[in-house]
Amino acid sequence: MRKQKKVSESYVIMTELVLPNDTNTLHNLMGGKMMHWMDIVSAIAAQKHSNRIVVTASVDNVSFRESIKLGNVVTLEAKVTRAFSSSMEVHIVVYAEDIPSGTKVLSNQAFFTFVAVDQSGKAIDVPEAVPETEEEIKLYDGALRRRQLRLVLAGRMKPSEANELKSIFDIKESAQS
Ligand SMILES: CCCCCCCCCCCCCCCC(=O)SCCNC(=O)CCNC(=O)[C@H](O)C(C)(C)COP(=O)(O)OP(=O)(O)OC[C@H]1O[C@@H](n2cnc3c(N)ncnc32)[C@H](O)[C@@H]1OP(=O)(O)O
Repeated sequence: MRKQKKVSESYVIMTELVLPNDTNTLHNLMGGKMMHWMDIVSAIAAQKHSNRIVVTASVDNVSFRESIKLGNVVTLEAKVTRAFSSSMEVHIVVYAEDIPSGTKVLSNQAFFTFVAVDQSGKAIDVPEAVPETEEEIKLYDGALRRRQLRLVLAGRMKPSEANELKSIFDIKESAQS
């Protein structure tokens, strides 16, 4: 039987301080720097789940809701939502905190996909991820739909094979023809 691990075992929290070198000319955190931190924190979560070397396979939509200022403390939380064969979807939540004013806001959320590989870079199976909390179960349930969407967009799955997506839009086979 395939090994199982709890989703919570992959949980990682990373804290960064926005320094002058991380900012643009408006003294706001640069998007690329944020994506770098997101890549690192989510790769560590995927590694904790798989105990393997992992590579970033894809990054879903990342939107920047509010700018993050110089001097803010940025907290990134990541955990695996679901594991497939060799790939793992990781959910990342980013908070920006202004310590002097005592404000903390949710800044970004994203899903990254990692693939566990062996020393030669070949994809290798990972344990199943077992969700426990209500939130973990919700993320787990949505993961198949998000996987199909990203595989269709990457040209790795035919839209006609994406059954979970079809069920959302309630596309009937007869209506397609
Ligand atoms: C132990 C604890 C220690 C912790 C402490 C260490 C901390 C240390 C931190 C290090 C933090 C740095 C980590 C940075 C990580 C990089 O930034 S890595 C650099 C950027 N990424 C790359 O270079 C990856 C390049 N791509 C590849 O190598 C190959 O395309 C891949 C991703 C391995 C897939 O290979 P392939 O031959 O196409 O394999 P294939 O069997 O067809 O597919 C394998 C899986 O990939 C999935 N896949 C392929 N393409 C996609 C896609 N576009 N979207 C989604 N899934 C895809 C497939 O669906 C399949 O999933 P499963 O069905 O098996 O679940």
